[in-house]
Amino acid sequence: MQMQAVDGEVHADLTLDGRMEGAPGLAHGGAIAAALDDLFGGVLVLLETPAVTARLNVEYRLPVPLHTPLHLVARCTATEGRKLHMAGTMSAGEAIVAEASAMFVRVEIAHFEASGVPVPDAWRSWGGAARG
Ligand SMILES: CCCCCCCCCCCC(=O)SCCNC(=O)CCNC(=O)[C@H](O)C(C)(C)COP(=O)(O)OP(=O)(O)OC[C@H]1O[C@@H](n2cnc3c(N)ncnc32)[C@H](O)[C@@H]1OP(=O)(O)O
Repeated sequence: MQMQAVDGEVHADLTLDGRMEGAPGLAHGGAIAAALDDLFGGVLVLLETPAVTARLNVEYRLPVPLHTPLHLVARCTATEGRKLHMAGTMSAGEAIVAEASAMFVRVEIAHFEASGVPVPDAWRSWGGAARG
């Protein structure tokens, strides 16, 4: 999912296809949650802060049709020590189809390196959990 930073928010456009189908013709709720969680990951890049999702809440307002352009927006609403509070929406046209809030917790880069897969070099210059 391609993201753009605009005035402290992260925006993305997305069209879900049959791979993300739940009920016939409609997006699976897990795909909607994953897209919003991924967008919150984009907010971390904006903040230059490595963190992970500790809690994710999604309110499904309307069924989300497949093959329909969706617009997503997310931002960090507050920080509290290592905790980052996020809010985001998914819209189809003028209608908000889903809203999400999340709590991320700042971690050190070592949290990701533990997987054994190298992290992008840029991440190393960013402050980790100790920054909170
Ligand atoms: C550079 C950019 C790159 C960008 C980086 C891009 C990364 C992509 C990430 C994309 C999003 C994901 O998919 S992330 C993948 C899914 N999530 C995960 O795998 C996370 C798994 N969970 C964990 O690793 C851990 O539980 C942590 C790191 C979240 C917390 O463990 P910890 O580090 O030991 O910290 P801990 O002391 O337990 O918690 C710190 C504070 O947060 C609170 N807290 C912790 N978990 C919760 C929770 N679920 N609900 C409420 N509160 C919680 C604690 O009460 C405490 O509050 P207080 O006592 O201080 O008040």
